[in-house]
Amino acid sequence: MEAGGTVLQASVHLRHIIPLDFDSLDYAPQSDTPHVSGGVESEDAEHSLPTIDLDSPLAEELLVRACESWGMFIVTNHGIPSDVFKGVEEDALRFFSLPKGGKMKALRAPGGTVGYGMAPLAAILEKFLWHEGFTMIGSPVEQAKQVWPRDYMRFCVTMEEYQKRMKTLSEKILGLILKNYGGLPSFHECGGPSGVLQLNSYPECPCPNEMIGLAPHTDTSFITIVHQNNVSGLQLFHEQHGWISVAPMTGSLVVNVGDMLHIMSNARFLNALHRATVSRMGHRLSFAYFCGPPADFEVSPVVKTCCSSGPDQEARYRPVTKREYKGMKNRDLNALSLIKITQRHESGYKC
Ligand SMILES: C=C1C[C@]23C[C@@]1(O)CC[C@H]2[C@@]12CCC[C@@](C)(C(=O)O1)[C@H]2[C@@H]3C(=O)O
Ligand SMILES: O=C(O)CCC(=O)C(=O)O
Ligand SMILES: [Fe+2]
Repeated sequence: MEAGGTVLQASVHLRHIIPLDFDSLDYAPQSDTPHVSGGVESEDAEHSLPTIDLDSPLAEELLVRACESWGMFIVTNHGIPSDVFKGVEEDALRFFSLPKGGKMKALRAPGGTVGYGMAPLAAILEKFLWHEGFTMIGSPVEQAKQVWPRDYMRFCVTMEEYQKRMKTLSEKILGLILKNYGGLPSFHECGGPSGVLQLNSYPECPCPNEMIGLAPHTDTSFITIVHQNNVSGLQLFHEQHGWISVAPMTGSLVVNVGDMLHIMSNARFLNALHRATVSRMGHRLSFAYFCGPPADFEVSPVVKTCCSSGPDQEARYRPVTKREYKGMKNRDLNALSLIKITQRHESGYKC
């Protein structure tokens, strides 16, 4: 009985990990949230998403303002040469173009983080995502060896180099955003910020209006840095503008605020609600680098300690570690509501 239960549980988990068979045209499973619903695209608003030159003396001020009013922005002059992106695109495509059986050799284990599979959020949606991903933390050597037993090093070198670049860039951007909060937290004995790289692939879709690549979500990170190939799909939800498209722009990167920075800023910075739509016009690739706190570092709202009281002097969320928060989010995408402080807390969480 117990063994049967375990088998059943494992197959239920695998259903949410194994991506669709994109080449099979026998079926057109609907996604949970077709992209045509839930808002209109605004051409004007697309141009309003702030573009910030990281070399500008105004960068710090503009970054803070963008975090407050958009939760997402575009950065230029980030210092990463275009051939680095070209290299990752080539190797990502080399992987995603393999027959399904080849990719399955790198399948993410149930409950695991790294490897090939549908985005983890699929586990709490009823229907499928038109998405496949490859997640890595540092070297992907274990998975690459399974996929290319004789030629695994090239993929590893490319991905490790990209993560190094993203780590430096994300810490620079986060350091600027948090300057007013005393800079990047030291994370005590927990080590530095944690980095996760997610390669996203959205193959050409025969029925793009029926499917979604990634359903609306916020990221758990402090910040996420996204590179997109030349196929559009990323959309941001903005209270005033609805869903707006964030088209790829050569030489620029998209950065969004995640839940951890939203909590730490006591809701001053918006955690961007975003999604990825799919297209009939080409195979879309995106690379998302999630920069977050170490799993066991307690993130708490930084609240100003001054005599006057008011909404900004009261913590809006209770302290939480990323590990605990992700556990909650695996069951409920709206995990923020579970740590929200609804009543005035007498002692407050002040720093
Ligand atoms: C570090 C991570 C963040 C992420 C879960 C993951 O372990 C790797 C994939 C990430 C991603 C990408 C798509 C949306 C998202 C909600 C998901 O299901 O997988 C995020 C996760 C997150 O930010 O919590
Ligand atoms: O594909 C994209 O542009 C978005 C990817 C994303 O939101 C994610 O990986 O969390
Ligand atoms: Fe995301």
